[in-house]
Amino acid sequence: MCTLSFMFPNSLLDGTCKTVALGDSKPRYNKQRSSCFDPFRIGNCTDQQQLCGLSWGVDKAKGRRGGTVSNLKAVVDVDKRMQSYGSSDVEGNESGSYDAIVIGSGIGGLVAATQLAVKGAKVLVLEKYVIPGGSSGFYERDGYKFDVGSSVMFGFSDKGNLNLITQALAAVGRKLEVIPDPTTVHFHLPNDLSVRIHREYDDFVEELVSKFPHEKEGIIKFYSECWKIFNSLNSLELKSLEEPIYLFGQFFKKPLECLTLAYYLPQNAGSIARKYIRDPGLLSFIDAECFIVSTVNALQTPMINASMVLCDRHFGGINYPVGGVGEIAKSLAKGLDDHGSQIIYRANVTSIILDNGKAVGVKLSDGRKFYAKTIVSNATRWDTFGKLLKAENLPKEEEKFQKAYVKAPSFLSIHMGVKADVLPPDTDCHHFVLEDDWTNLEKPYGSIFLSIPTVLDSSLAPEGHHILHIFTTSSIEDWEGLSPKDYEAKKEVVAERIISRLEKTLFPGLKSSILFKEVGTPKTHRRYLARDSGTYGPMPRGTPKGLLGMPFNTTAIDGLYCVGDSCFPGQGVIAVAFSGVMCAHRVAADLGFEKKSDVLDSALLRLLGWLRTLA
Ligand SMILES: NC(=O)c1ccc[n+]([C@@H]2O[C@H](COP(=O)([O-])OP(=O)(O)OC[C@H]3O[C@@H](n4cnc5c(N)ncnc54)[C@H](O)[C@@H]3O)[C@@H](O)[C@H]2O)c1
Ligand SMILES: CC(C)=CCC/C(C)=C/C=C/C(C)=C/C=C/C(C)=C/C=C/C=C(C)/C=C/C=C(C)/C=C/C=C(\C)CCC=C(C)C
Repeated sequence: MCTLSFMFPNSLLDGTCKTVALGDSKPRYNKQRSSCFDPFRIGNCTDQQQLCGLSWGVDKAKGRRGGTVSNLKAVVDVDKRMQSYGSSDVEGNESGSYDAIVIGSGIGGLVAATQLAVKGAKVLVLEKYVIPGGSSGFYERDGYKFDVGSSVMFGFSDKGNLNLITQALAAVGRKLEVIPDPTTVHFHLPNDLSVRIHREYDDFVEELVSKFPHEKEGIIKFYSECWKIFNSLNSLELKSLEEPIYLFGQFFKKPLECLTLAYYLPQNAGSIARKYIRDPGLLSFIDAECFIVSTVNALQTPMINASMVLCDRHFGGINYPVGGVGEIAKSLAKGLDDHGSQIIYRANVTSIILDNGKAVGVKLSDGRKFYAKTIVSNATRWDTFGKLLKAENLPKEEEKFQKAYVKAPSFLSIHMGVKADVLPPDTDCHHFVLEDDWTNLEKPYGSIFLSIPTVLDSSLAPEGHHILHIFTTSSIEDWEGLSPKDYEAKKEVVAERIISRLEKTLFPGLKSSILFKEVGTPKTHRRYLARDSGTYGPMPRGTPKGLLGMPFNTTAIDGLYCVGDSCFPGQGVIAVAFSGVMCAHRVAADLGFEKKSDVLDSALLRLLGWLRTLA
């Protein structure tokens, strides 16, 4: 019997529709288990029926009454668990009593929703999945608790203005205990270049200079320029750049800082690095620094975004929440509930309802309809304007966005439980591996990301074990058109290659230490995160003008706003948290919860529209 924790069909895996016996709760670690989840094998588990593990149990238990005792127990447990995240079931509301409906409970959606709720708005969040968090969610298996996505948390310190995750939680009266990470990432790069990004800035610079002594001045100048931008950002109160009273107020209070940011808005990190640095190896290192936060090289990474992450890791540091990344979304969801708003899970929005061109409500796959004064979509812009609204009516602004930005590839993810003694003492939590050829940096399966969160929080795995989350870029096209058998076989082959590379570079004996392994592909991301092609987010088609072309939260559709990584400033948990703050501020102003000026609004929106044409 298997020991799956039933209520979390693996967010990154392929539609696990398995009978599980919850009674068999003792994990077994004495033999390697490699589960292959097969989305095709499951007869009644289609893409429409997104939450297959759960809906399968629910159908059986509630509908056909054919469920086993364990199914029934699982359903009860799921419902209890959902209540503890602040969920409740409501019928559709034809009357439109909500101020805002938020489609999706990723960090972007949750921050927008909670910020609105604390301003007094009545918010309804509709989430397709069974728990909150989207790509910042979690799942449990055999005593291991895995983060669905990244475990590197920026913006989670107790100082400054850029600790947006801490602030979002505090806004709803929540605080999480965090564990400081002494090393953001340990890079293992071509030509045996090994660099640790120490928490202390001086230690990092000293290490980098020791590898490139002839570039000491260039290193100091490049990173100092990043600090200039970071300090400007950190001095502002962060709200909607689409709201003129706030924006002009900031220019009045902090003119120098705002002008600094305006100056860097259209610039990219790679061209600034080239002002100071000549060594191609060092420039490639800066490419890798940018790649891990933008999935593109430094020449395509906006300088403001690069500065934000290259400095925050030393200013507030990287901090990991005790109990895993999923705790952030759980706490926000609970906070939302405490403030009189609500989340409905298993609520798959299939369309946005328009009335005379204005967004007024949403329709769910089960036929329910909900109405509100404003609609906020945390689905990607490709999903929002290609699926929730008719693709053939794509507004001009969205056409422009899609011309300038493409969907970044997705990931192949391997979640593993291993024997602890395979890791050398003092192993760092996060690693980035690109063995011997810089030209592979951006290629599919070229670079390997590895997080071992149990290095920081051992409670995430049974004693004597570690969690490894390995991921590498991969495109959906690579996984389509395969028979179920070939799909499974390919997952095993590709995962085997990646694990072998890690065994060779980092951890001899890794393969034989594996006790648990699950592999997710871009199809898994598409299925469970409801992201078109499983995309990680937008990336520029060519060389962007920094952040100038990124759309903000308002859209061409009256009453419809977007939030998340296909909005300014882009990919990343901290970035989508900022997008949530901006979005809530703009929506609150439009709803009358914040000051607004119609005249200034239209002037600013025109100016911003014009600025985007320059991108
Ligand atoms: N993939 C990763 O490895 C990973 C991990 C952690 C964080 N991140 C970061 O998080 C960012 C994304 O955060 P985000 O807040 O923009 O989005 P998200 O993808 O994390 O969350 C979106 C949420 O909306 C829900 N949703 C989408 N369409 C829906 C619909 N039609 N009906 C109901 N619910 C729907 C999804 O189920 C999901 O929970 C990424 O850019 C990335 O930087 C990524
Ligand atoms: C005219 C106008 C409009 C204006 C004027 C001027 C001004 C005032 C301006 C302003 C601006 C601002 C405020 C801005 C802001 C910005 C921000 C905040 C940004 C942020 C960003 C962030 C980011 C990008 C982040 C990202 C991150 C990420 C992605 C991460 C990731 C991670 C991972 C993947 C992990 C790795 C791992 C390993 C290695 C293992």
